[in-house]
Amino acid sequence: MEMAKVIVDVPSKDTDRPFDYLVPASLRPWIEVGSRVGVPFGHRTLQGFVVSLHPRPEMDTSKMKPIQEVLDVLPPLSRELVQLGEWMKERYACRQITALQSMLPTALKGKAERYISLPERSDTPDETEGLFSLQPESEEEERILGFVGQRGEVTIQQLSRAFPDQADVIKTLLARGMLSEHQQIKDKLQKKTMKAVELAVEKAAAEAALGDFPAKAQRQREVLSYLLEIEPLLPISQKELLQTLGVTAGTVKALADKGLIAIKDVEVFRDPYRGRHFKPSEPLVLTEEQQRVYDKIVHKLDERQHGVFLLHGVTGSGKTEIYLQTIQRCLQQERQAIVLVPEISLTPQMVERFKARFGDRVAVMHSRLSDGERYDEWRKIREGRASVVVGARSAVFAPFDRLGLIIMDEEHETSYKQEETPKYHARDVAIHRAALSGAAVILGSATPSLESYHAARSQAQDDFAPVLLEMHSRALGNRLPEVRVVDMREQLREGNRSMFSIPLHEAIAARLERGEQTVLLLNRRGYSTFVMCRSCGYVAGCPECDISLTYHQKSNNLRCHYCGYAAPSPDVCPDCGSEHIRYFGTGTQRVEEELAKLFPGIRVIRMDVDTTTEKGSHEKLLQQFRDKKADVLLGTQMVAKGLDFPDVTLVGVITADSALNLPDFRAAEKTFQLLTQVAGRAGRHQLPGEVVIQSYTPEHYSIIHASGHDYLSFVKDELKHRKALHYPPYCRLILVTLSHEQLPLLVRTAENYAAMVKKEADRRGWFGSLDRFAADALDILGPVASPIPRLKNRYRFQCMIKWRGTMDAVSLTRDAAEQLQESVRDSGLAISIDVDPQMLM
Ligand SMILES: Nc1ncnc2c1ncn2[C@@H]1O[C@H](COP(=O)(O)OP(=O)(O)OP(=O)(O)O)[C@@H](O)[C@H]1O
Ligand SMILES: [Zn+2]
Ligand SMILES: [Zn+2]
Repeated sequence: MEMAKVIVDVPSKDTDRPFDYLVPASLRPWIEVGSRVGVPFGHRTLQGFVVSLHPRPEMDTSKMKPIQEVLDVLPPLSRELVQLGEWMKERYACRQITALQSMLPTALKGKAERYISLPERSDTPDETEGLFSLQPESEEEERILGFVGQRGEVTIQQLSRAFPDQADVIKTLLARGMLSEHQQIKDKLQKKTMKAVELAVEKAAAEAALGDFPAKAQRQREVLSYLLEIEPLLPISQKELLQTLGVTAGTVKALADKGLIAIKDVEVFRDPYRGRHFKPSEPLVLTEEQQRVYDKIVHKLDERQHGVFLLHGVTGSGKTEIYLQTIQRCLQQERQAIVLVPEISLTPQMVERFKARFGDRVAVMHSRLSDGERYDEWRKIREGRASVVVGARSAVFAPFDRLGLIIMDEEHETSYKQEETPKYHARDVAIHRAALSGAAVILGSATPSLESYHAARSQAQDDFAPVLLEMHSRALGNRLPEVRVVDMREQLREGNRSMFSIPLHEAIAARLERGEQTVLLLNRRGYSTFVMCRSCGYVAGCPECDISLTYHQKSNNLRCHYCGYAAPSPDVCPDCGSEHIRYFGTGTQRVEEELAKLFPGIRVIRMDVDTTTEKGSHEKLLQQFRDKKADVLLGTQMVAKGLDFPDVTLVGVITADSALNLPDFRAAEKTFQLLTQVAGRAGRHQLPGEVVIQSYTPEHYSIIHASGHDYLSFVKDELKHRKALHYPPYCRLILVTLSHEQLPLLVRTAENYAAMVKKEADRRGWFGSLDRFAADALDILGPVASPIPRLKNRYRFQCMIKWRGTMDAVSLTRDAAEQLQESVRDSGLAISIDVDPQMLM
C-alpha cells in the first residue's frame, strides 16, 4: 500500500512536520500532492495537506492509520505551491501549515464535524447477519434508528433536538454499535447552487408527450412546450422559469414526477463584476522605448526560462501597456499570468484595463470581496476558466498550473509585505514561485525600492537579481510636470500662518478659473508623532541612530525606537530658541474646512480612511471626480497612486516632510516615492501639469530630487546613508518581538534572548561588527521597548538583528526563540519573528 506524508492543520511546534498515513486503495486515484484530506489524529479528525506520496514504505506500517477522506476533486494546491510552502517555512520562520493555509481562500478552512449514522453495512455475509441480529429493543430505540436511517446522517445537535430526553437511549445504541459516530471535515463555505430545469427525455419523446396532457394539466403542457422552444439554452434556472411563465413550483414538480424533465442543483458563480461591460481594447502601437523593453521580456518568455526584470519607467511612461502585451504573449503560449497591484490602487480603472483586453479570462482578487466571491474567483482560476488574475498581495498564490509570467506593479509598495503570520513579502515569493515554474517576473515602478534597484545595479551573480529595464519618457510624448518647492518657514516669517502657502493658493485659484482639476495630498503618515520647530524646521532626532524621536504623550518625553535613547520633550527649539515647537500633524478634515474658507463654493471630494470604509466608496469617489463633479480631490496616500485623469493639471502637497520624520530608516525613500508618484498625476494628457510641494525642509535631498524627477541622484544619496549606517540593502534585518503580561519577566527573557543569539552567533564565528569587511557578520540591537510598548494588556520588547552574508540567520533566531520558549515554560510568552521587516514603528 502507498503512503502519504501529510501536514496537519495544527499550527504548533510539535506538529510542524509531515505525518505518515496509508493511502487506501479506494482513495488512491483521488490523492495527489497538494490534496486536502481528512486524517485521524489522536482522537480527532483533522484537515491536512498531502506533501508527498511514497510507493512502498520501508518501515513497519502496522501502526500507521489510513487517510479517512479526500476533500476536493481537484487538489487545491499544486506540487509547486507545496514546494513554495516549504521554502516559506524556512525563509520566514513560520509553520508550514500556516504558509499553506495562507495560499487558500478562507472558505476552504475546513473544520471537523461529528455525525451519527447507522453502521455501514459490510459486504461479507457473516457480518451482515451479525448486524441484522441486532434488533431494537424498545419503541424509542426504533424511533431513533428510523430517524437516523431516514436522513442518512445527522449531527448530534439535530439528534438531541429531536429526542431531548433520550440521551441515555442514544448512548446505549452507540455502545451496542447500532449507531456509529464519525467525523468529517466540512468547509466553512459551500458552493452556491440553484435549482435548474432541463429535459429528462429525448426531444422527440418530449414532443410526443405534448399531445397526452389532459385538459386540467394545461399549465404543465405550457411549461414543457416552452422548454422545447428554448431547448438549446437548457438548463434554465427554475426561478426564472416560474417568473417567465407565471406557474408554480408544483407544476414543474409534476412534470419531473412524470419523468419528462429533471430538476437539479447547478453551481452558480458569484461574480463581483457581473453585468458590467468592458469596452474591448486593442494593443497600442508601442513607442520605441516600450518596444525595446517588450522585446527583452518576450525573449525571456519565449525561452520559457525563469528571469526577473526590474522595469523602471517614469510616471506615464506606459508600463501598463507593457504588462498587457507581455501577458498577451504569455497567453498565446497557453500559459497563465498573475498581476499584483497594491490593494489601494486596485481600482475599477485598473481592473478595467485588464478586463478590456482579456475579457472573461480575467479573475480579480482583493480584500473587499466577500468570502464567497473570493472563493468563486479562486475556483475560476483553479478550474482553468481564468488565465489572468489581477489581485493584491495574496494573488501571488493563485492556483495556476502553467504559470508563465508574474507582474508586480508599484513594486516598491510596502503593502506587499504581509504584517500577520506568515510575514511574507510578495516580491520574494513571486520570484521564488516563478523560479519553480520557469516563469518570468516583471517588477515595475517609477520609483523602485532601493533593494530591487541595488540588486539590479550590482549585477549580483545569482538568478534572482533583476535585469534593469528603463523608460525615461512619457508614452504620450508630454513632459513631466514642473515642480515648485515652497519653503513653509519663509511663509511663516512673512506672516502667513495658513496651511496653504501663497503659491499653492494662487495655483488652486487659477485652476478654479479655468475649470481644471486639482489633486491635494495630505501625508498623514506620522501624524502627531514627532516634534518639529515651525520656525527653523528642526526635528528632534536620536544622536545614535539618525532617525527622529517619537513623542510619547503619557510620559511627555521623546524616545528612540531603535536603541532606547530617551530625552524630555523640549519647550523651546534647541536650535533657534523659538517657541513654535510642537508635535506635528494636520487632518484632512481641517484642510477641507480651510479650503471652504479660502475658496467659497469650492467642490471638494475628501478621500481618507473615514470616507472610504464602505464597500465601493473608494470607486464611487473617484468616478465622481472623473465626471468632474468636484474641483479638488483631497486625500491621503490613496490619491497618489495609479490615477490617470486628463483634466488634473495641479498637484499640491500640503506637508511633504511629515513622513520624513518617522522613526524608520526608509523615511526618506518613502517620502521620495510618494512625492514622485503624486507629482506624476499632473498633466498626463494634453494639458501641461504643475506641482507645488510645501515643505519645512526644502533642502532635504528627498525633496530636492523629487522636485527634479531625479530618481538616480536620490538613489545615490540614499545609498550613501544606508551604507554608512548599515541598513538594507547593505545588510538584512530580522525583527524579533517578545511579549508577556508581566514586565519584569519579559525584560529578563528578552535579555536572555539577545544573549542566546549573541552566544550562538559567536560560536559559529558570525558575531561581529558590520563595520568590518567580513563577508559574514551579525549584530543584535536591543532589547528595547517596542514602538507600541503595550498591546492588549501585554508588554512588548524587541530585538533588531542586522546581518549580512551567506549564513542562515533566520534559523538561528528561530532556534533561539524555540529554545527560550522551552526554558521559560510559560505559555504566556509570545515571540514573533519578522524577517525583512517593513513596518518598524
Ligand atoms: N504605445 C502607446 N501609444 C499611445 N498611448 C499610450 C501608449 N502606451 C501608453 N499610452 C497611454 O499613456 C498613458 C500613461 O500610461 P500608463 O498609465 O500605462 O503609464 P504608467 O507607466 O503605468 O504610469 P504610472 O506609473 O504613473 O501609473 C495612458 O493614458 C496610456 O493609455
Ligand atoms: Zn537611537
Ligand atoms: Zn527652531
